Amino acid sequence: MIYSTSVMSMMKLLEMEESLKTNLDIYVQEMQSKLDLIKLYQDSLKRVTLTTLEEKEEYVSNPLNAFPMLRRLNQDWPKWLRYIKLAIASKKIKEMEVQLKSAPIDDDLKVALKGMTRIEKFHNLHAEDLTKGVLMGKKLNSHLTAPDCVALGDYYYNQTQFSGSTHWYRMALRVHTHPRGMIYAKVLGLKRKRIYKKYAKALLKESLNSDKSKPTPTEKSEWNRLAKEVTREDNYDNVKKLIDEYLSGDEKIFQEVAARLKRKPTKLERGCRGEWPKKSSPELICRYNRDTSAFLKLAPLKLEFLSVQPMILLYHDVLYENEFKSMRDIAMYNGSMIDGWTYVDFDKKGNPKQQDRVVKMIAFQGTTAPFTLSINRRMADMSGLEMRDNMVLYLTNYGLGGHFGKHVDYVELAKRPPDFFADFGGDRIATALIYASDIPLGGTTVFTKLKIAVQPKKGSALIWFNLNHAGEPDPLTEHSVCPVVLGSRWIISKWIHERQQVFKKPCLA
Ligand SMILES: O=C(O)CCC(=O)C(=O)O
Ligand SMILES: [Fe+2]
Repeated sequence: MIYSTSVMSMMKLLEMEESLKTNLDIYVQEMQSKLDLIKLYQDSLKRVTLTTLEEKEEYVSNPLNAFPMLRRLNQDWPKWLRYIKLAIASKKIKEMEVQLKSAPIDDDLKVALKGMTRIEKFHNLHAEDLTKGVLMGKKLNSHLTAPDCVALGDYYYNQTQFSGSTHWYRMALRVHTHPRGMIYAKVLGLKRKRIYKKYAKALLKESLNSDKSKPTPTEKSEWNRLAKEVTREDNYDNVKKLIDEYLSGDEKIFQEVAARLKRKPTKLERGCRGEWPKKSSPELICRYNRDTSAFLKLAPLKLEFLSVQPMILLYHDVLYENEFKSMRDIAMYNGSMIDGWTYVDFDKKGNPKQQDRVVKMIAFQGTTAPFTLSINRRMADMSGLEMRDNMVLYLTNYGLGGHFGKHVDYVELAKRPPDFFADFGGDRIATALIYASDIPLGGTTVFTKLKIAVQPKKGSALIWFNLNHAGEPDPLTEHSVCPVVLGSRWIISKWIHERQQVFKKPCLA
């Protein structure tokens, strides 16, 4: 089970930590009352300091001193020792052990780290801002700790992205302060000294090479030799002094250096940052659609044309809150969501290659619930296409920094194995998706070749045609989902297949 691929599954982690906290509270209470008791005993043992032989002799010669002492040593002390050794809240500790059996595994942490670095890179965010709880200029009531920063630094470092790592190690040093630092050092094994060494190594490697993704083996062994040299125990005091001096500068200086070293943003990143100019042309109109079905004559839908060739449509206010809630509740309580990806690439045999796991999704088959029927009908009204033979709807929830890489939704059946999509009835002529949540930051749908960006708005529907009028795949439909920065991205989607459209689109047959 991977939690980080959906916000919904990460809610289980919240439950897990809450019950661990409850058990910890009980443990602390029991430990505190035990400590209070031991302290009472300690108090009862207090006596004047006896230094000289005469003083000691006088004390013991008093039977009201000697007798209780003798009795205590014979009767009480062994019992105290037993009491001290007694485990505290052992039932609670066992419960905590059981709870931790479902804790996120290392792979999950990797997916989460990848998501975090995706958020950072796509939006050119600074480690300092993220540490302080500032996300794309929005101040949140949260922050990162030294172990968080070190985990991110290590992640970059292990991928030889040294300039990514240095900022995180620097932040780790900045937030590794007393008294919390004691926890990191004593329990988590994260002493300041270790961070200084990591930072020194990362700075060295950063200066030797600006972020080659694959250094040559000779380069690598030379770097490692130098890194060992820098972090030698007898060099530590010097290294620490140098780093402290370096760190005494204002944080702005480091951000300026980082800005200078940053590579140019890719086209996709620019789209995700909202830097593409807004499209306008006389064809791109906004109107009420009364045409694509008889039903729309009665209840027209608000429609915006985002592109005419290929056709991309945006509808507004097409989802009822209770429809989404019913679907979400089934996904959460009755169904099971699986890790999902889309076809971004194919291997030589024409089979889809798996991409990063980034979302969790569930399929609603046919008419299992009333909402699938009504949503399908609305999608048919909006697209002017037929859904009858394929009523499947997908509900998808994105995870930490979740995204979808650039891809097209058609599969070019001619290039695939003969039985590919056999059950579906041809290639995906169109894609229909309904945004079921608002996303405060990130999560934009972007058409990478057309430079069209659509910010999800709860209740809007995006529909586009992957195949042109002649039924040929249109590469201009290439699209991607920008990393979600803040929010829980819910999508109801459907791939509409070609073969069932024979009556609606007779020329395709
Ligand atoms: O969620 C989106 O905005 C697009 C999803 C997508 O590309 C797909 O499901 O194929
Ligand atoms: Fe897609």
